[in-house]
Amino acid sequence: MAKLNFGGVEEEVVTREEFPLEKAREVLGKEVVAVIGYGVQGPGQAMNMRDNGLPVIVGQRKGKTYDKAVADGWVPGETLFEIEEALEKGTIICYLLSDAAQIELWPTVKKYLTPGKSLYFSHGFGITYKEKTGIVPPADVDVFLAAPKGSGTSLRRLFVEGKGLNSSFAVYQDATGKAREKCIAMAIGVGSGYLFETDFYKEVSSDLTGERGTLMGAIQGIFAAQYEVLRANGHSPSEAFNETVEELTQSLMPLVAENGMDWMYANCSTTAQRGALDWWKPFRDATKPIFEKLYNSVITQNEAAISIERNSQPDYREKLEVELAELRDSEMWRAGRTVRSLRPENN
Ligand SMILES: NC(=O)C1=CN([C@@H]2O[C@H](COP(=O)(O)OP(=O)(O)OC[C@H]3O[C@@H](n4cnc5c(N)ncnc54)[C@H](O)[C@@H]3O)[C@@H](O)[C@H]2O)C=CC1
Ligand SMILES: CC(=O)[C@](C)(O)C(=O)O
Ligand SMILES: [Mg+2]
Ligand SMILES: [Mg+2]
Repeated sequence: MAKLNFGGVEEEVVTREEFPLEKAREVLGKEVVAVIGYGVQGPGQAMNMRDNGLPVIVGQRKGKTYDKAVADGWVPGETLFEIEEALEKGTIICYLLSDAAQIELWPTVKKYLTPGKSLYFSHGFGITYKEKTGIVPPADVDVFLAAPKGSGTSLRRLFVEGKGLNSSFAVYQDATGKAREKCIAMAIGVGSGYLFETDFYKEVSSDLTGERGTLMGAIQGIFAAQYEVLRANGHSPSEAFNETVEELTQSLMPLVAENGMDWMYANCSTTAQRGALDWWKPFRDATKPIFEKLYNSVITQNEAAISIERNSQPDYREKLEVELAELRDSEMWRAGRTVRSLRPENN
């Protein structure tokens, strides 16, 4: 592992130079990697592994998603199977159903976890919350995770562009003595950039916090708050949307991604810099108690309980869709649709 300095803290990470694709192919060459589930992570990981020359098959129940797999080039009876058939053929089982669905299918999966096989996750959820999920793997299988830090959609897109998302990896159970090597090979194989090590508990705790926090929950919350204040004070939807969202995604976030926050600030006016430097701390102080509350809700397993309860209902998809539509149909995001349609590249 390469030792690198992250803001003054030394961490050991795995880079693609150190564990090249060739090595991943060597480690996984005699395995059959079975990707179970073809939702968001499933397609990204399976197609990246296929393009990386790894022996991969897909297991998916019949329906719309199965048809999508066919459209993506998976061949029924050769590389695409019903779930149980894929579970039987697979030696590394990639459990990429939704976290709630993993509970339901677990008794089936368990049957096929014969000694020497591996069970792979992309989240620490099922194992960490085993009292709630019932997911307790047999002692004679390897159990590990590689968790891409981003959407499966981005994992695939970046791979196609020759880039890669970073992933964390963790070994929970090493029955064969080869779990770690297989885990890293899988993490490289799915198209990751660099890899940082974690454990199942830390992965799920940080991930649930991040997606509820700055990555998804908090960002929509502060967008909505600012938009509402601008609108209440007579600004048009165009002005409010551009000043809240469009400028951030189109102009400023790419600069943050490129070279950090001070670089983005430095490329804005001194007027903007003065104000932003004055205001970021009050925003931090106002939101920190909410982040503390959130982290607490994660580690007390309250978030897991809610997620399992809500996403195990037979109509969970329809219910999520109603809530997504509420966002989509809000004035801010309807305004956004018009703004996007006016981007020069969309004309
Ligand atoms: N969505 C993402 O990009 C990310 C997901 N993850 C993790 O990856 C894993 C997979 O997540 P997603 O791809 O979002 O899953 P998903 O919600 O897209 O579902 C995956 C598959 O589960 C199947 N499925 C649902 N219920 C089923 C059932 N009862 N029986 C059989 N199949 C069923 C669906 O047909 C679909 O193919 C999870 O552990 C998630 O936390 C990790 C990083 C990002
Ligand atoms: C995309 C990702 O990494 C998330 C937000 O944690 C998830 O989809 O669960
Ligand atoms: Mg997540
Ligand atoms: Mg995540």
